[in-house]
Amino acid sequence: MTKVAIMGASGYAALELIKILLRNPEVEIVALTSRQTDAPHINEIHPCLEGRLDLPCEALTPAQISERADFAFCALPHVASMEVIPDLLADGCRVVDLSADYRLNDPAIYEKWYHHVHTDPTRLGSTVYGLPELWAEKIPPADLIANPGCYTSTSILGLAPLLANNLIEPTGIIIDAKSGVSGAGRNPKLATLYSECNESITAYGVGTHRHTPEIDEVLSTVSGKEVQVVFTPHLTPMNRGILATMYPRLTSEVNRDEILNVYRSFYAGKPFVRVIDRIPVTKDVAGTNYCDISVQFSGDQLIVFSALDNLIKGAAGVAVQNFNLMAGYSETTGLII
Ligand SMILES: NC(=O)C1=CN([C@@H]2O[C@H](COP(=O)(O)OP(=O)(O)OC[C@H]3O[C@@H](n4cnc5c(N)ncnc54)[C@H](OP(=O)(O)O)[C@@H]3O)[C@@H](O)[C@H]2O)C=CC1
Ligand SMILES: CC(=O)N[C@@H](CCC(=O)OP(=O)(O)O)C(=O)O
Repeated sequence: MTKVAIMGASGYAALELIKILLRNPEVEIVALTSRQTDAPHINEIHPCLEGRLDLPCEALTPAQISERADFAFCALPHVASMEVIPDLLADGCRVVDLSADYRLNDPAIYEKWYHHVHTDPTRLGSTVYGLPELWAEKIPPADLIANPGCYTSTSILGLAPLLANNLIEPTGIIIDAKSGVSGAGRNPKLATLYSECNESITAYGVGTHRHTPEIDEVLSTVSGKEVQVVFTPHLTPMNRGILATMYPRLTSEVNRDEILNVYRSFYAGKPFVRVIDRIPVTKDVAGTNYCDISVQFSGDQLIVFSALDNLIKGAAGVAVQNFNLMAGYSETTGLII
């Protein structure tokens, strides 16, 4: 049995983690954390878990977590994650961090985009970025995995095959991305009140969204050249799902079938990326760990479409993909949903 703990158990990503991990008979969830001091039962917080998991959500210290668990999923907001992860690792607990705290390479870039000094800077640059479609071989031996952001996974999976094959210019790539409201988490905020976001759509974080440097850094590694994207996220009135519509400039003349073949060969043997002929639809990936990708032309302009479920392939699903690789399970365990 592999014993796992989930931190931030009252959140949306944690609920998806629990549901997926309950599908693996070799995993035992041994600890759930919350800052709530009255240790509510997980069924009180997530009633859909009634009869499926019998655990309280406790305000546990990292030492208490690592006494019980071999692995911890850290489903906390950024900054809160880096406050506990060094202690978990020091106590021998392996960690998948769903927050952004260990994704970037440079503490100065973190500080610029997150407006917070990084308190564990020596781990930046050496922490494995957990996108198994790109770096599966680095994941099994890692003690800490930085799980990617939801918009970033959508965008990176859509653009990586083109950059790896030098088919597009590395700068000026326009990413127009739309997310469901669960992307903002379960903590109440004005912008995500029903009466604010229902029947309405708006861009936000224009030029300032913190996923921009993450997309640039990862795609620069893939490309070997400095990649710069123009990334604009939108909040859309749906519960879950992300669609990224992307406009790169081709470096040479190439037709749609040739491009789709590049994608098929890049993602051959990758169980959770589906290169499809039709335009991706968020409903087709909602509740699954799939990322659907396709391309179209409008005149000479190539347009790439990528869709996934922000809570699954964009968060909990890829986190379990990473955990499966770290713990020696098949990559797809619990994830064919
Ligand atoms: N939602 C999404 O689509 C995605 C989320 N992520 C990332 O995953 C992580 C979890 O996201 P999500 O589940 O949506 O977030 P939620 O806000 O739904 O849940 C996070 C939980 O963490 C706990 N928490 C909040 N603040 C603190 C704090 N300062 N210290 C300790 N615990 C805290 C809260 O539980 P309590 O109040 O009970 O302590 C809260 O329920 C975040 O880092 C997020 O950025 C990544 C990709 C996609
Ligand atoms: C709709 C919405 O608000 N989405 C979130 C992205 C969620 C995510 O992936 O955040 P991390 O990178 O912090 O893990 C946002 O734009 O901030």
